[in-house]
Amino acid sequence: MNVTNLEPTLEFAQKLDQEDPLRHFRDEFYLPPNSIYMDGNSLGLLSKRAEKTLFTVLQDWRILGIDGWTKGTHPWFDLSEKVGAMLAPLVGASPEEVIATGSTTVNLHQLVSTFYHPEGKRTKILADELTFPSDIYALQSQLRIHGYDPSTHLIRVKSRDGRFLEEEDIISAMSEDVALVILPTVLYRSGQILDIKLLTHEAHKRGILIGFDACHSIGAIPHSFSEWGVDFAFWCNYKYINGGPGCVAGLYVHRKHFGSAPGLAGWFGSKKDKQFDMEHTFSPSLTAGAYQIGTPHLLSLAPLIGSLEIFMEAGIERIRQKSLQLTSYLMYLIEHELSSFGFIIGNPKDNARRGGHISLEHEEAARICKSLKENGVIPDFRAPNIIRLAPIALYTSYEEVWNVVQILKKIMQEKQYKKFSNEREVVA
Ligand SMILES: Cc1ncc(COP(=O)(O)O)c(C=O)c1O
Ligand SMILES: Nc1c(O)cccc1C(=O)C[C@H](N)C(=O)O
Repeated sequence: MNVTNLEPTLEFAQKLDQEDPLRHFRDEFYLPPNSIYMDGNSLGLLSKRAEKTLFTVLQDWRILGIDGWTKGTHPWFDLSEKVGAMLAPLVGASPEEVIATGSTTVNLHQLVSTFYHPEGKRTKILADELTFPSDIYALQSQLRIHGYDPSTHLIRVKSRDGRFLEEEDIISAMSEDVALVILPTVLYRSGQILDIKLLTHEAHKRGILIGFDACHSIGAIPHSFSEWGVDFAFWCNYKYINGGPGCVAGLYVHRKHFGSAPGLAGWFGSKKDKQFDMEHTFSPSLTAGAYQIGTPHLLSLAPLIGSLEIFMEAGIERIRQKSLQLTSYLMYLIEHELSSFGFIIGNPKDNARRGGHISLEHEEAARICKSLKENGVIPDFRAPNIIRLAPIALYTSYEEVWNVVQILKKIMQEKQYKKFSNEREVVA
């Protein structure tokens, strides 16, 4: 798709769909009826393959009982490692550097417990003021466990405009009293991609470890964590990876850190051949598997097998290319059709800096979202004034993108949103 010669017509959108090499993947998913689903950056859709692998684990439980651990269709005992190996190409790491385990926030606690070692002057943690609140809560609690006051020991780099972060401001804050840096790969409101390679290089130049929250980049953009030297990363698998609500998360640790004692130890972090010796001496795995804690949540892990098969077939490069085409097309239609209604596009326009969603700002955003839902479009709202719209490469069509903008235009022309209060819903 050449973004310089787009057209605002339905026929053009349908032509883009006919030419889309990924269009057949849409049939792999259960699409909510009578809806245009634009919230895959919060919760991805169920695929038929994810459903199948979930049923397979259930069936093995029904038929095999305890033998499912070793004789199942996907033997449960090393399934976390096997799914980790399927995730590895999506983060640019070797299989041993990735494990499917925990949840995003639990994995952050594990990684900070393992890699935050305050010593001498170097006692602070550097984050940013736009990061996801759960990360801040985790970092505050970790500092308290070490006896530090988060108000003095958690540094949050400020944004200049409330949307984006500047790498130079983050680097300037990497002072000699910083022990650890935790940043998003992609900002959850604006969808800005940070320069992971540069920030990692600059942190290491200053003797600082750096980890990334990849919730909004995994499955949406390619990564090269191992090549870039990123120390660790953590992410959820229920967004672009379509692993399902509460799906088991992911964790990456660079091989240079293999052997670092896990801060939160549990028996599933053992070497596989030692775990059932039942010794009180812990023998942690020499791979990322060491950072598992307890028995894997197998029924929340199972859908990932099917989901990740789709990613292996589609390829993250083709997914990224279509995602950029979808968001470029959406921005073009917004600018062409909605320019008189007071919207601001709050995400990066530069392809290299834009993740997988569009961040559309409006003072009536909360109730415009309610009106969109009433018209069958599923966005999400993020305070204070953001409508997030995520066209997903694997299952969103260009015609759907065209229809979303037409629906939004009608909502604004008829002021349909005025029937709602401009407050967010419980789960926005
Ligand atoms: C960027 C980011 N970090 C952390 C979280 C929290 O993840 P979880 O609830 O899976 O721990 C989320 C989503 O909820 C998120 O979007
Ligand atoms: N994790 C979520 C949840 O458990 C319930 C509802 C929404 C979510 C989300 O993922 C929100 C998402 N992290 C966001 O970027 O806003």
